[in-house]
Amino acid sequence: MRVVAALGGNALLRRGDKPDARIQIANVERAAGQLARLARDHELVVTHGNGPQVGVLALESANDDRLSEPYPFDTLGAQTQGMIGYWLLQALRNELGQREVAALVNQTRVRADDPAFASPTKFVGEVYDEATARRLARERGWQVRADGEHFRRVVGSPEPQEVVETETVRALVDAGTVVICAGGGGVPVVRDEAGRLTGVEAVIDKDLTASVLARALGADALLILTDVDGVLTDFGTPSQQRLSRTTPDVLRSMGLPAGSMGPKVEAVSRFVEATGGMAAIGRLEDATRLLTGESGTLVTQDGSRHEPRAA
Ligand SMILES: Nc1ncnc2c1ncn2[C@@H]1O[C@H](COP(=O)(O)OP(=O)(O)O)[C@@H](O)[C@H]1O
Ligand SMILES: NC(=O)OP(=O)(O)O
Repeated sequence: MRVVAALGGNALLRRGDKPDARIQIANVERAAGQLARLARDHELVVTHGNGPQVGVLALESANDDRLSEPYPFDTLGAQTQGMIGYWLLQALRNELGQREVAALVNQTRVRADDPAFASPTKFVGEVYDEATARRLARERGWQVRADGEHFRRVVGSPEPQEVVETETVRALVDAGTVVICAGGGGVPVVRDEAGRLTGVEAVIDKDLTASVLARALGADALLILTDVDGVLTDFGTPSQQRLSRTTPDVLRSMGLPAGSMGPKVEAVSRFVEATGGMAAIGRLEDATRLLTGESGTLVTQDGSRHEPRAA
């Protein structure tokens, strides 16, 4: 099978952890162990989040007195692709031995008139208490929003239209290479009438980009690997329960939050509707079991178990 797996930013840097490289590398090594199990049996493309990491780099850049202005978010996004891509590349090579692995810096085209630029929803960086978040917003011109019981900075997150380097990714996967790409949803760019690309200030949702890429590559399965068991009904209450098998319609009717589970549900729904393939949301630790429906939330057109096409 051809599998596109999206690795959550929180799997690399857990809420409340210090963003030290050492801590993130240990998390990446754990993730690579699970991803390698997928790669041994399947063609694999890995995308990864960058919300916590791009926020750290943005803060560092804003605090650097030598700069006349902070680095823009497209440049910061490319930095996170290099950093996280390098960690994953090394960890996956260490797991997989002779198998070729590549990490790409890549661009994702968005629309310049996307309304998301005016209404930021994408959480970046660390969590703050409300008073600190509001002070930072005043001092630095940030927008902040509640993220569970904490507050975090938010930036615009336009819809991914296409991964600019899709054909490069396809050539590598066709050749048997494990490809790490579309990190942080891809570096956001717009294309002008002459066809030239320019970066824009945004952070794209990596789950939505993974869905766009999975469709373009003709993937059989899209896996969203995160820190919860799957999509939970009555989330956050004592009666919460995992949906084990479901459909795009049921997921969409749940009205899940824009900054977390909402884009995951939209990403899997679009993939399943467009391809008739299967998608799943669940824990990174359960990556291989998500494909068989033994763990997580399996999403198919009719909510039944999906028999993948033979390779
Ligand atoms: N109905 C729900 N079921 C499961 N998780 C939910 C639900 N609603 C919100 N969430 C939140 O979504 C989070 C996963 O989204 P996110 O933090 O963006 O993950 P990642 O960084 O792994 O991509 C969970 O940790 C959980 O707090
Ligand atoms: N860019 C992105 O979607 O990052 P997270 O997964 O960390 O939110």
